[in-house]
Amino acid sequence: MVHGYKGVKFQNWARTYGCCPEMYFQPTSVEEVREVLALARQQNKRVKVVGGGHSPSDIACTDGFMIHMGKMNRVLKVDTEKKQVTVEAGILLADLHPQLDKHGLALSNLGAVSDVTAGGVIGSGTHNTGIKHGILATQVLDNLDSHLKKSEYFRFLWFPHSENVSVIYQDHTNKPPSSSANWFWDYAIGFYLLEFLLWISTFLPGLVGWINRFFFWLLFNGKKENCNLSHKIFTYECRFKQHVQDWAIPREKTKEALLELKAMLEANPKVVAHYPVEVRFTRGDDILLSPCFQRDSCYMNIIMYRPYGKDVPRLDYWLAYETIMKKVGGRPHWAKAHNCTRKDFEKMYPAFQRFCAIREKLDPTGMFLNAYLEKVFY
Ligand SMILES: Cc1cc2nc3c(=O)[nH]c(=O)nc-3n(C[C@H](O)[C@H](O)[C@H](O)COP(=O)(O)OP(=O)(O)OC[C@H]3O[C@@H](n4cnc5c(N)ncnc54)[C@H](O)[C@@H]3O)c2cc1C
Ligand SMILES: O=C1O[C@H]([C@@H](O)CO)C(O)=C1O
Repeated sequence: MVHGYKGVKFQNWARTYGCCPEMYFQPTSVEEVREVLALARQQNKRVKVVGGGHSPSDIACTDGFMIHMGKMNRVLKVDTEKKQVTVEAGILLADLHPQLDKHGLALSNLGAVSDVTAGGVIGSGTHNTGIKHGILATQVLDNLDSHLKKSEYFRFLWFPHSENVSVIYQDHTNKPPSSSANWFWDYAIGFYLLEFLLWISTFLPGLVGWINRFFFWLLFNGKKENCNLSHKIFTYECRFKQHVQDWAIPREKTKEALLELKAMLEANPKVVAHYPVEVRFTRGDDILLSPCFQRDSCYMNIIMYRPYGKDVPRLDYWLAYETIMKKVGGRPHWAKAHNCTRKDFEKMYPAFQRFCAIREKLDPTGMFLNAYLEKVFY
């Protein structure tokens, strides 16, 4: 019988959400997962799986049984002909990349970090950018269309409280690896000085606009080129602990939404917003609860850092952003904190009722629910 632990305290990566599961299990096989589920049924306990614990919300939290998939992380099969691999759901993408490299394979798209698991990125609809690419579960502005045509993995960063935008094109290349990485600029300035100045700004919020403009000028105002293996290009330094929201809106609403967010900040000078607003694009899909269900989408990711773990006021920004996102028909990222309830999701997802029927058939007693999912489904 797989061993269960009491007294484990779970915290997500950003240390913004946590829980104390009644029992914590680390199964090493499907058989052991079955044993945990049988025990949960017998004791009428709820079960929640956790992968890399990176979700910036309480989606992986539970007071019932927590199953951590870290020990089910093997590559089971590699088919180089079909360019397909079979892995256990608990494998970290960071561990998968080198195993794919060995076979000349790579994931066709990737979120910003790889310390996430295969099960986790599929479980929350993780995405990156590339209008021809779907969310990982499927594999602005003026001239937006020309940018989207010009680069397979186009995204841009808007610096709130400014007119500044940093444009990023990522495409296949045969050029040899090269890098513009520089510890001084990327870390001393782009991480440590930024964290210190953002901490100062928690006492002087008016500084945030200046910080955004100063760091754009210092770090984002010139052309940089990096060539490397895809997983080293897709992922990037996400710096220190943070709150994020990331809604998918119809692609054609990108300009309208961004200009409304900008106008809201200009009309409310007391509302400060850390940089960047990260704008990415994904192909529509047919996955019933994918935020990109049946429409090419734009993900607009807003962030508020927690310098030295200090929470900064973000409610006004968060609520104004959600109002704009709902107005343009947006759908929140499942992994990230939002205030939506079943009523909202029934409007957002044409197939929501259909999904609920399937979920209720597969989990009639609600064993796989938690506080987060109760808000979604009840
Ligand atoms: C620094 C940082 C950068 C990020 N960058 C991006 C990005 O660029 N794009 C993006 O879309 N998201 C991004 N995210 C969000 C992240 O991709 C998602 O939160 C993803 O779900 C994290 O995977 P995980 O393995 O940590 O999952 P967890 O947070 O552990 O779990 C997420 C959900 O998946 C379920 N789950 C996990 N494993 C399994 C399994 N084996 N079987 C069934 N269900 C499972 C959990 O129950 C939970 O509901 C980022 C997060 C952080 C902290
Ligand atoms: O959750 C996320 O974090 C990063 C970025 O916000 C910087 O951390 C990203 O691209 C996400 O989707």
